[in-house]
Amino acid sequence: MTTHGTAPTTPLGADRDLVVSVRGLRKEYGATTAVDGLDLDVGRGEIFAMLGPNGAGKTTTTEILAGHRRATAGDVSVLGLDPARASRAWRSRVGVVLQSTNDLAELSIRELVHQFARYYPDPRDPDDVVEMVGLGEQSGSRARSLSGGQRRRLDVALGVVGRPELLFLDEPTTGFDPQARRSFWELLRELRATGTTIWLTTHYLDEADALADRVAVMRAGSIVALDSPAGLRARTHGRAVVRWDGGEATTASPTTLVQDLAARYQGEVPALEVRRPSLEDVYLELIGQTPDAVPESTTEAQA
Ligand SMILES: Nc1ncnc2c1ncn2[C@@H]1O[C@H](COP(=O)(O)OP(=O)(O)OP(=O)(O)O)[C@@H](O)[C@H]1O
Repeated sequence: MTTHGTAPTTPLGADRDLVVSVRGLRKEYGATTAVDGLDLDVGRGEIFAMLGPNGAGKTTTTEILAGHRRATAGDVSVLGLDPARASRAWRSRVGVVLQSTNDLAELSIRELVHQFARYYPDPRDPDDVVEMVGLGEQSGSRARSLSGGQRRRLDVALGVVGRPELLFLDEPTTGFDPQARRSFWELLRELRATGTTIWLTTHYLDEADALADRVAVMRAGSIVALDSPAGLRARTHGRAVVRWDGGEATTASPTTLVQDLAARYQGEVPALEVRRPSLEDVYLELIGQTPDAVPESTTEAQA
C-alpha cells in the first residue's frame, strides 16, 4: 500500500466494486522488461479484454494477477488481496484458464470435472458445467483423446466449476472452429450475467469487439489504449478511405472527394470504394503496424 501526500488515500483493493487494481506493475525477466509500469482497474461484472501482439506482456500480466508469477515491482490487488500472498480461500474465488494446460490423468471429462469440483466450497453442478461448455456428448471420453478445441473447452469447464467470482482466460478460443467460438462467447455472456468478472487475453479483434466492456491494447509491456470497443472505433475521427482505379486517399470528407472524382472522370469513377476504418485498422495503428492490404471482408464498395 502506498499513500501520497498528507491526506489518507484509499488503500489499493479497498473499493469492493473493483475486482482488480494494478498500479505501477513491472515484470523483468533478466534484461527483458515484459511489463513496464501498468496501471488499471477492473470493475465487478466486467468483461475486460487485453489485446496485443505476441510478446506484448499479456500472459505475464495475467499470470501475476492469477498468483502464478511474482511481479518485480508495483502494487496489485485482486479481490482485495495481493495474489502473491493469496490464501486457499482466495484461490477458491478465482478461476484460471492459462495457456499451459494441465497434464491430464487417464480420466473421462465427466470424472475430471467432478474431481475439480471437490476442491471448491460451493461448486457448480459438474454435469451442468460439462453441458454448458458443449462437451455433453463426449463426457465419457478420455480427456487425452480430445481435439485441441475440445481440450480448451474442458480447460474452461475446469476453470468455472468452482463458481469463481473472477475468471482469468488466457487466449481461450485458440483452436476453436467458428461455431464453437460463437457458443463460447455466449457462455461468457451468461457467466457475466450471473455476476462473474472476466479477464480475457486474446489475439482476436472480433472477440474483444463482441464480448468486452473494455479493451486494453498492450504493446511492448505498456497499455497504449484503454477504452470500450466503440470508444476505440471512434478514434478513426470520422475518417474514411477512398480508393479508385488510379488513387487512394484518407479523408474526413469522403463525399466531397467522391464528387470531385466524379467531376474529374465525368461520370463513373473506375473501381470506386469508400471504406470506414475498422477496429482492426485502429488496433494496427496503435501497435505500430499498418496493414499491407485492406482485407476483403472489411471492404465496402459504394456506387
Ligand atoms: N519465463 C520467461 N522467461 C524469460 N522471458 C520471458 C518469460 N516469459 C515471457 N518472457 C518474455 O516476456 C515478454 C512478454 O511475454 P508474454 O508471454 O507475457 O507476452 P504475450 O503478450 O502473452 O504474448 P503471446 O501473445 O505470444 O502469448 C516477451 O518478450 C517474452 O519473450
